[in-house]
Amino acid sequence: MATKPVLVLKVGGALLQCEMGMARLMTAAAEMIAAGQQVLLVHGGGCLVDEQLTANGKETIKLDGLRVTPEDQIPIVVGALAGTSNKILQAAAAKAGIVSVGMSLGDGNMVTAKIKDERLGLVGEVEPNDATYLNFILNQGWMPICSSIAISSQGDMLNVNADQAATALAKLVNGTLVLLSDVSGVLDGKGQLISSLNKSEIEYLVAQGVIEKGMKVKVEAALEVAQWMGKPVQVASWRDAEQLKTLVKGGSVGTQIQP
Ligand SMILES: Nc1ncnc2c1ncn2[C@@H]1O[C@H](COP(=O)(O)OP(=O)(O)O)[C@@H](O)[C@H]1O
Ligand SMILES: CC(=O)N[C@@H](CCC(=O)OP(=O)(O)O)C(=O)O
Repeated sequence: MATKPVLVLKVGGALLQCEMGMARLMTAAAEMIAAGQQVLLVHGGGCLVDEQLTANGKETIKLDGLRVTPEDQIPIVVGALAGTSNKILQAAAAKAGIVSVGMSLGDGNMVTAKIKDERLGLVGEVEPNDATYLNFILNQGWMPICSSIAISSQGDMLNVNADQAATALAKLVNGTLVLLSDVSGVLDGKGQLISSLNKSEIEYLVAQGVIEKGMKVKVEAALEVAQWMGKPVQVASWRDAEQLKTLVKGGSVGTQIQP
């Protein structure tokens, strides 16, 4: 059994369109796994979903950073996230010598899922449930790669925001959560990186409209986990190879969201 907490890395969809970014991330992950660190990768794929919806003549509507997902869009969303995005990452992992297991939130009883808000359609809210399946995979030295498609007990396929998916899985394994995006962290009104944020500072910046859309969802997900675990959660960039190296050494990168 590993003694260090599982590292839960969440990557946003923009990574999937950057070969170099994926290669660097997977190399860093391979180094960590070789050193005995268990790594769980949770991914989004919002931009792939956008592309597939457009190609199929569908409209994209977001409310507060979350995609309104009508029933006729769910097959496309599931295909883009649990299919294409998940397999692109598995292919990149294989190239770096990582043995991965591709999965979705709907697998192995990991989470419970329900519809979040009727106005959003088939958008899910998930809670951690059973870690048996994940721990089995992690204990083999394999890397789970999990998409944010969940399945409710009513049998609905649900689209879950990937930062919220990572929140549930980080809680499930009591892991260290790092949310990697295409920006260096949370930026202030002048575009400068903010190194640390607490709850009241986040509320202020959200009220000012400085933190909005996808970053609002991300920072709120990070705060929830930071408070639940009683330790900071990092919001950083997968673009910066130096940040990944610092991360491998256990250092702090990007913006620290304080409990
Ligand atoms: N204060 C902020 N700092 C950084 N990014 C912000 C901020 N407010 C809004 N954003 C937007 O949030 C995006 C990151 O969220 P999102 O697109 O959901 O990322 P990902 O797909 O990686 O999860 C940034 O690319 C930026 O456009
Ligand atoms: C409900 C909801 O908004 N789901 C997201 C799931 C993918 C995601 O979160 O992707 P990123 O991490 O790339 O943003 C979506 O459909 O875009």
